[in-house]
Amino acid sequence: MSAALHIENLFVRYGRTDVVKDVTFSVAKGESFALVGESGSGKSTILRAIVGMATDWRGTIEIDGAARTSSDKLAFARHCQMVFQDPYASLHPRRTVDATLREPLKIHGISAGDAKVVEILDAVGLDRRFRFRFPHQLSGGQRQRVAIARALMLEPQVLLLDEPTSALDVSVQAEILNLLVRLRKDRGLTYLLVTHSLPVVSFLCDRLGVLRHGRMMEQAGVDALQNGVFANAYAQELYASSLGAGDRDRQAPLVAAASEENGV
Ligand SMILES: Nc1ncnc2c1ncn2[C@@H]1O[C@H](COP(=O)(O)OP(=O)(O)OP(=O)(O)O)[C@@H](O)[C@H]1O
Repeated sequence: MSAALHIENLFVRYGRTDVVKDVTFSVAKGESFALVGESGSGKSTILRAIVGMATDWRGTIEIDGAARTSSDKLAFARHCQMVFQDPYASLHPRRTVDATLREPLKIHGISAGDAKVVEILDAVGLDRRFRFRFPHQLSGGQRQRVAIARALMLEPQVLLLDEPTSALDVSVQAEILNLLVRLRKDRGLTYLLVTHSLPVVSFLCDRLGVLRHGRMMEQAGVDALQNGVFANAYAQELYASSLGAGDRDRQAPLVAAASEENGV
């Protein structure tokens, strides 16, 4: 399988400090890969470099074999879109759902037909009556559906998901996880997910990479989470501490609910 996303020897800096150091990994087409690691380890910075929000980077970033340069933000956006943690902050408060969904098309000079907006609303399970509402007239889960819909408008192959469920009420998290599973399957999407929740990784991903202080410590299949066996001592420690913190127990109901709904 060829790589949808290939990152090689990536360094990203803020000011004079490299916060991502020599990171290399690939995500195959249709695969879902998680970046995990303690707070400040550089997970979100990697996503930000990929979409062009962190501009001081060196190394290789390729989508579907095409290398990213600092000047091709627009072309790159057609293939790769990001969904942020907090849909309330990421949606423009004075834009209706309809205007929000049309905006990426407008930016890319694509004439925005009603049919596309309606198709994407249906795809994310958002009733058409919400189309002319503003973000404050939607629930948290509905807002995150809008954010996902916006990311899909340009029909990208790769979605970067930065803690896509952690700002949501627990009861809504399972719904959004189910939606992400379904969209990946229906649209053949590739996911790169940042999360602190190992149960979410188990549910949504095929493989994971463990970051510490900006460096990739280990890459493993999600079976390592089921078996609890990692080659790297830090990865093992992170896994053990997530159990100690009750991560598994706390998240178990949401993942069980999500699993049930998907019949997995
Ligand atoms: N805009 C910025 N300017 C300067 N430093 C930044 C900026 N954004 C992040 N950093 C620093 O870069 C490092 C990596 O941050 P990053 O947000 O990528 O970590 P993370 O692993 O995603 O953390 P978390 O899990 O808490 O979201 C941190 O030390 C952070 O303080």
